[in-house]
Amino acid sequence: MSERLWLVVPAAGRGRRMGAALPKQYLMLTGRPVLTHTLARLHAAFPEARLCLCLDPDDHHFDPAWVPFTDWRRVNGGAERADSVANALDAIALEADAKDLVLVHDVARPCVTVEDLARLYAVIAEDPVGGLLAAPVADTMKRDDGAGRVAATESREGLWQALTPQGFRYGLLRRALAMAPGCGVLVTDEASAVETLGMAPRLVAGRRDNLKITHPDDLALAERVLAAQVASGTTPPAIIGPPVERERDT
Ligand SMILES: Nc1ccn([C@@H]2O[C@H](COP(=O)(O)OP(=O)(O)OP(=O)(O)O)[C@@H](O)[C@H]2O)c(=O)n1
Ligand SMILES: C[C@](O)(CO)[C@H](O)COP(=O)(O)O
Repeated sequence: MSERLWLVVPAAGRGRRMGAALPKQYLMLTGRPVLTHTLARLHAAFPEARLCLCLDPDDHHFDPAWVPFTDWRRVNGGAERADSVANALDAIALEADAKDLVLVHDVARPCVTVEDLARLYAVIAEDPVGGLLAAPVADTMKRDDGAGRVAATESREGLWQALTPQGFRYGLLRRALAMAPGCGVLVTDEASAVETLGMAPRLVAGRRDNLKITHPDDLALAERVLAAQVASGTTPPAIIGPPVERERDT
């Protein structure tokens, strides 16, 4: 690869919807913290990449021994996900070139496969805008009336669920994240920031089992996904790895 690859992993969320005692990235999934699964998969796909891990400045659950990358740095997270990602881009400003590729992946998506990661990379490395993993919406969409009843059935034609990673050139993404707040748009992913510049990110069909652990039920679902991926040969057991000891918060 001619340009460098940076991985940004926003992991500064509090997991409010999960409602657990620990932020969800530290909850155990097949005997390992969620964060270790996510980093292991990114490392298996991109062992030479440089990693920026966005963590809450007061995070005392994190253990640096969990990071498999040789070139990595800890960056303070911000108030929102987009602020955490912007902080990471600011932190590497002196090292990154505008043309370098940046892949942003939620720590809360530990089931992403190496195959999807490699496919997304191959597409966005050649794309003038960049893009994201996404899945076509499969269900009928209802809009509620605010009182628990259906106000309308919305067309799902052309609708996709945004997943991560989302990948763009460093210069473009930094500019987009800096400009987006002024556009009055809710920026919940990198693509929506790039869209505010009038650009159309590429949709790259990804696996539906790349779920985001958000609610309590999702943890058990993710365990089943990991087991199914191993059973089907999609993910070698070595990537799942053995259980790890967690000393800092026990
Ligand atoms: N200020 C924030 C908020 C979120 N994230 C990260 O962004 C990803 C997606 O966010 P989400 O699923 O909403 O995670 P939480 O913010 O932890 O969850 P909740 O909204 O339920 O509190 C997660 O990897 C989360 O750690 C972050 O780095 N910085
Ligand atoms: C970026 C994202 O994973 C795309 O689906 C998602 O938007 C992040 O989660 P949030 O709940 O919107 O913060």
